[in-house]
Amino acid sequence: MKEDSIIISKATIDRLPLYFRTLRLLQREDVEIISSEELGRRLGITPEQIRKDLASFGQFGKKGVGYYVKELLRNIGDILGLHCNWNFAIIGVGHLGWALANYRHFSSLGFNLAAIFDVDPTKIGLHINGVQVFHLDDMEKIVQEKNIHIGIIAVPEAHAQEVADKLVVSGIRGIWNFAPRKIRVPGSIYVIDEDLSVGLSSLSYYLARKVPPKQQI
Ligand SMILES: NC(=O)c1ccc[n+]([C@@H]2O[C@H](COP(=O)([O-])OP(=O)(O)OC[C@H]3O[C@@H](n4cnc5c(N)ncnc54)[C@H](O)[C@@H]3O)[C@@H](O)[C@H]2O)c1
Repeated sequence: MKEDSIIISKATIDRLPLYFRTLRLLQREDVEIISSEELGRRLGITPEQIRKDLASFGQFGKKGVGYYVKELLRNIGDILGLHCNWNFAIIGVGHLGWALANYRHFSSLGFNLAAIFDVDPTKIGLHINGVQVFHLDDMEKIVQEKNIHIGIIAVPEAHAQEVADKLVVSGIRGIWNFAPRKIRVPGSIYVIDEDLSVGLSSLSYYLARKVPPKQQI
């Protein structure tokens, strides 16, 4: 794989999980080989784009034959780092945090929910989906003990920065931030902001402007 020597666009990286998800489904359907045309049809992405994306990481598939599903799935999983079995923590176990803690699909991707943090005394000590809720004050100790690399922020907006600061001090390397505000972190920390209202507002745009569905990009 050659991804270390070139810069891969964010758009390409964002498509990799889609390829991964579709290849998993194909594997479940016992499909052994798939062409970029068929993969493209399933994903609504052009075969040229798929070939270009995958070529950024090395040579996959056989000309005139297609991609071996099992092999490509393993390769994309490795590119995504899913074999690392990352431990993650959820901070804030309210409506959103509760739902995320009970979402079983993360573990099938190799992500392990190792701890949950909150400040509400009625929640400390509870076990959700088999995982203990700790007080925020214990974060540094628990993050070290449980080798946690990723923190998911699911606290009210007003507390997001304070939680991010604690995550950084605790040694976390990546943050998935659901609070609707930009958090400030050192340059060495990766942050992905997730704002569910973006999807709904985009849908509103298409509905309000009566854009024909086929013209969506
Ligand atoms: N509910 C949703 O569908 C949804 C969707 C997208 C984004 N969000 C965002 O996610 C965040 C959480 O939303 P919610 O609806 O789950 O809120 P919520 O009020 O139901 O839960 C918040 C939880 O965070 C805890 N908390 C508060 N301050 C804390 C701190 N300093 N440290 C640790 N825990 C703390 C609270 O005790 C509570 O358990 C908000 O920023 C919200 O805007 C929510």
